[in-house]
Amino acid sequence: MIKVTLITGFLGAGKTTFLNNLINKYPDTKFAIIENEFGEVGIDGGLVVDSQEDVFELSNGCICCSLNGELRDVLRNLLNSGKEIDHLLVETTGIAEPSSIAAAFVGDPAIAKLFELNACICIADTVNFEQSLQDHEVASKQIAFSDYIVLSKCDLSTEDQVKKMAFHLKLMNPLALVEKNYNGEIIDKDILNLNSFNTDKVEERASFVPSAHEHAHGEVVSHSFSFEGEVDPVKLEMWLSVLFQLQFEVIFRFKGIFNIKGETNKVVIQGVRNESKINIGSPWKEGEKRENKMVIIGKGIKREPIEKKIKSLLR
Ligand SMILES: Nc1nc2c(ncn2[C@@H]2O[C@H](COP(=O)(O)OP(=O)(O)OP(=O)(O)O)[C@@H](O)[C@H]2O)c(=O)[nH]1
Repeated sequence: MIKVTLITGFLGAGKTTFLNNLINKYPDTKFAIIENEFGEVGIDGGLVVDSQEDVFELSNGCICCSLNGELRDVLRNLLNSGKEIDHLLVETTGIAEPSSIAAAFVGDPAIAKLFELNACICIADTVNFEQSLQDHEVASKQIAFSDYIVLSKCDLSTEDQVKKMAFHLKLMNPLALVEKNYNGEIIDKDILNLNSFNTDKVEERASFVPSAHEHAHGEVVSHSFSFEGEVDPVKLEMWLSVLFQLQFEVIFRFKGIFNIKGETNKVVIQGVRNESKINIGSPWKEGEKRENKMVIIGKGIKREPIEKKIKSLLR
C-alpha cells in the first residue's frame, strides 16, 4: 500500500515550500509527487527541490474537475512503472477542491486497493487568508475538508493575528489540528503518518468536538451535534445516502461516530463528496456514555432540519 498525503491551500499559500521541506525532512523516504497546475505550463514541478523524486505534472486543468480521469491514469502509470515508492504527495492547485481528489482514492476500488489516503493537509496563509475566504468559497472547502491545517507565513504576521486565525479555523473545522509554521518549516510531528482517515484517529479527534456548536463564516457553516440514544441503522443509511448523493455540492465535510442499535462497537462514518466510508470502530467500554457525535461543514446548512432528522433516527 502506498500512503498518500494531499497538500491543499489557496493560491500562493505556501504549498510547494511546505512540500519541499517535507521531502527534506524524510531523506530516506522514496516519494512520488503529483503537481497539479492550472496554467498551460507546469512550473511547480520544477520548483520541487530534489530531482531524484518522481515528479508527475498534471497541467492545464484542475485535478478536482477536468483532470480527475488523468489523475487516475497517472496513478496507474505510477504503479505500472515498477518504481519503488513509499509515499505519494499530491499538491493540488490553489483552486482545487480536495474532496473530489480524495474521492478518487476512496471511490475507485482499483486505486483504493493500492493507495491509502493518509491525510489532507491545508496550508493557510496568515497574511492573505481572510481575503481568500471572503472572495473564494473554495478556500473554505479546503479548510473544511482538511485534517491538519498549517498556518504559513507566521513570521509575517503578529502573534495576535496568528492566534486569532488559529482560533477561527478551529471553529470552522473542529476536527482538524491547527499548527503554526514559520517559513515552511515542518512541525515536529510525523506528518507522513497522520493516519487521519483511520477509524481510531477519527474517534480520537471526535472527542474534542464540542457537544453542540455552530460557527458561520459567510455562508459556510460548521455544525456539531452530540446526542445519546441508539440510532436505527436503516434510517441512518437512507438519510446519509440521500445527503451524500443529493447534497454533496453543499456538504464539504461529514464525520460521525454512531451508537447503532445492536452494535457492540462504535460505527465511524466519513463523507468524501458523494462517497461514504463506513467503518467499525472500537468497542463501547463498559460504563462509557454511548454518545453519538457528528460534524457537518458546508454551505448554507441549517441546523434545525438536522436536529429533527436526528430525532427520527432514534425512533
Ligand atoms: N515569509 C514567508 N514566506 C513564505 C512562507 N511560506 C511560503 N512563503 C513564500 O510564499 C510564496 C509562495 O509560496 P509557494 O510555496 O510557492 O506557494 P504555493 O501555495 O505553492 O503557490 P501556488 O502553487 O502558486 O498556489 C513564495 O515566495 C514562498 O517563498 C512562510 O512561512 N514565510
